[in-house]
Amino acid sequence: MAISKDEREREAVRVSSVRKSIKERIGELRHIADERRAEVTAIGRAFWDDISVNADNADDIIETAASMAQQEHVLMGQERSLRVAQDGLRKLQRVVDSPYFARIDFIEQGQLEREAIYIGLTSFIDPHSDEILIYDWRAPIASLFYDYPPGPATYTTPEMDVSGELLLKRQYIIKSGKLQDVFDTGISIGDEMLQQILSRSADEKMHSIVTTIQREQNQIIRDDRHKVLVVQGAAGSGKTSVALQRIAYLLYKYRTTLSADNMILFSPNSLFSDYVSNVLPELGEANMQQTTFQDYLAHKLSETGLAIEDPYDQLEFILTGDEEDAAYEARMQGIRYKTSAAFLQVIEAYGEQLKTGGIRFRDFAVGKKVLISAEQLSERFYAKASSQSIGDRMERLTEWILSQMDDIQADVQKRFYRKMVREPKYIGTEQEMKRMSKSKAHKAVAPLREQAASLAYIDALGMYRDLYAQTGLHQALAEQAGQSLPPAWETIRSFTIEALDQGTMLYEDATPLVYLKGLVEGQLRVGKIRYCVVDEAQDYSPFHYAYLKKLFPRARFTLLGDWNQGIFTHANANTGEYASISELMKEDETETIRLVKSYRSTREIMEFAGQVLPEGEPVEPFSRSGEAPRLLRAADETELSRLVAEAARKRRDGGASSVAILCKTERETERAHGLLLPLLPELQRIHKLTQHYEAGVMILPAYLAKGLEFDAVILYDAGRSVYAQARERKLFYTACTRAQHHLDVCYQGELTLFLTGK
Ligand SMILES: Nc1ncnc2c1ncn2[C@@H]1O[C@H](COP(=O)(O)OP(=O)(O)OP(=O)(O)O)[C@@H](O)[C@H]1O
Repeated sequence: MAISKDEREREAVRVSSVRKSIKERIGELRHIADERRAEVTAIGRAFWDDISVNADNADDIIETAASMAQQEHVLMGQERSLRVAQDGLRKLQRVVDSPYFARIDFIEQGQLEREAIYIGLTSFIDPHSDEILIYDWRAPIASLFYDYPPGPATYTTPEMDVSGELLLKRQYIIKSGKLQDVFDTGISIGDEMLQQILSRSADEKMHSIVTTIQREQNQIIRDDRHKVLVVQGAAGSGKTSVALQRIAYLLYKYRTTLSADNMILFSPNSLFSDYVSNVLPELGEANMQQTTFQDYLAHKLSETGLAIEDPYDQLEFILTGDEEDAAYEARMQGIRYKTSAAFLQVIEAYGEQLKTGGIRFRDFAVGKKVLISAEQLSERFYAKASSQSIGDRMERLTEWILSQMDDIQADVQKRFYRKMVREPKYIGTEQEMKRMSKSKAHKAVAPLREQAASLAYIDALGMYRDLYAQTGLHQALAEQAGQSLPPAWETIRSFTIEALDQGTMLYEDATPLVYLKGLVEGQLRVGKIRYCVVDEAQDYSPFHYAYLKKLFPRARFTLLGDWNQGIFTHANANTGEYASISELMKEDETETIRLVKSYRSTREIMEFAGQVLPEGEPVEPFSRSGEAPRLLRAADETELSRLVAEAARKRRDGGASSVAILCKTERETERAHGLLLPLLPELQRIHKLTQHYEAGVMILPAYLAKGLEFDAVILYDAGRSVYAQARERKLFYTACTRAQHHLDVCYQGELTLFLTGK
């Protein structure tokens, strides 16, 4: 809705005046920061001068200590105030050219005056008048902007609900300190603004969406009632965006008690981590810890020395295998079983059984010399009442081993001392030789202490192997847990043992092993994490969730995923498992929210992709129109490369800044890259270890493009023989939905049945 010329003029004047106040404040803060910095440097320099160090007399020592403590106190105070000034400065510098993006006029029930609330990235109070010139988008009252059209409205503060009437909703585009556009919005937040933002070119980094957060997204961002929040959101519905704005919101709301260190985000790969790395800094917050589940497992299993299979290698196996092959079928059964809740129950039963026997210990040894044998450790461990938890008993055992190390150290020290006395090269007083032999003995025994403290004497890997190698053990545990084993169990058993004996670990074995390790070591928890956010949640198995819950027992979880994009086997096998997530998490306070509106792709692309999954989760495209996806047929491979290269050039020359050629597998990517490179010399190849990509034309397997988006997507070969199995539908769907503006589907021979429907 356009606004009058006078009103626009008034708004432009306000922009200038707020900007002027911010600039003044920046000047003041700069001055304060300079002063504080000078004081900190001066105090630091004078620190030692002002302190009289006299260590001869007890009174002097006390006085010196007191004077040091006082100086330190002053220094810390000045440093704190320097930090506050610098923080304030940074925040204002970031917003000075675009101080706010919205305004709402609200009249509270029972009040006579309407209040104009201006909303921006950070709040700003005029220090002279104390007037709030800008509210932070995360302030309670700002939620009115995202949640309501003009009319009756309510917002929630920590103390109460405040009701009233929303009289106006206005949006601004302010650039370089000048008001460029202003318009009033009605029902939802600026379709107009959203259209503008979404029609922009996708660059290689994701951006914040604060100016156009939609109501249903805001509900997720601000939810802090539920311990587990599950979001099923269509492709491009803003799950990742919402996850990041939510983190910023929580950091603001709980700013005195919560920091970025208390949060962890699990992302699908490092490329994705890089892709989203700008959003929180754009919002003025520090990035939280980001990791991939694979990295987490590798870190936990580092001391086993095993080479853990990469999840993408597992996927490559799944996608390139032959369904008729019995070995392939057995591995698939194995993957499904080992990622299931059934196997989790078996491991839990195993944990119970280990309370009374079966824990494998390793000899505690230096080289070949056994200091404490595995039998001794086992005897000591099981001598304690089985009512005590395994963790508690392990702790006692570690303490005992450490006390044995004290005895060993005393012995080693004596031997060092005797050697020194005997050997003429050591000259010194008796006291000096004692001190030296003590320090040498301490150093010699330190690695042993470390071994004990890191519980290296427990053989978790051996116990995991027992689950497959010990006749009847697995069957008995499964029976006890009321679970049945997969039909190809014998084959699964033998290839699992074979892999372990070769020093490798299949990806599906890694989480169960880490879980078992945690059960016997009693050290599963990572205490400081209070919020755990999992993106692409559909690719995690029930086993993964049980593990995360054990790992972060006190954390609140936000799980965001799309069952339509489940590309790993366990997800394919168990579509729609949200109900079981809450069961696994053992939390009553679980809320599931669905996001059906999709913002990334044009209506034409979403409708095209929708044919691939006729029975999938519902998706409603945001009304943005574009060119219909093109189907480009080639008779053979040479023609296919030519078509793909032509399409890439067309998109690039047409202004697309990111163009992705998506293949099905790494194997296909490698071949296609070789064929395309002479035709497209600028082509970037992206593989699983790539950490960062530049805008331009790139080629990668579709599964690595998860979570990312590109201006234009070209499917390398959507031929009938390439995308043929039912399990590949979701991958194909994921590939199509990476496109923002253009989708070209190239294929050789006949088109995949996913699109022809026959
Ligand atoms: N409220 C919004 N305002 C502006 N842009 C939005 C909004 N919501 C989502 N978008 C944009 O839509 C695109 C898709 O968002 P995002 O990647 O967060 O979706 P997703 O649900 O995680 O997608 P997928 O599951 O397909 O990876 C991004 O470009 C994002 O900036």
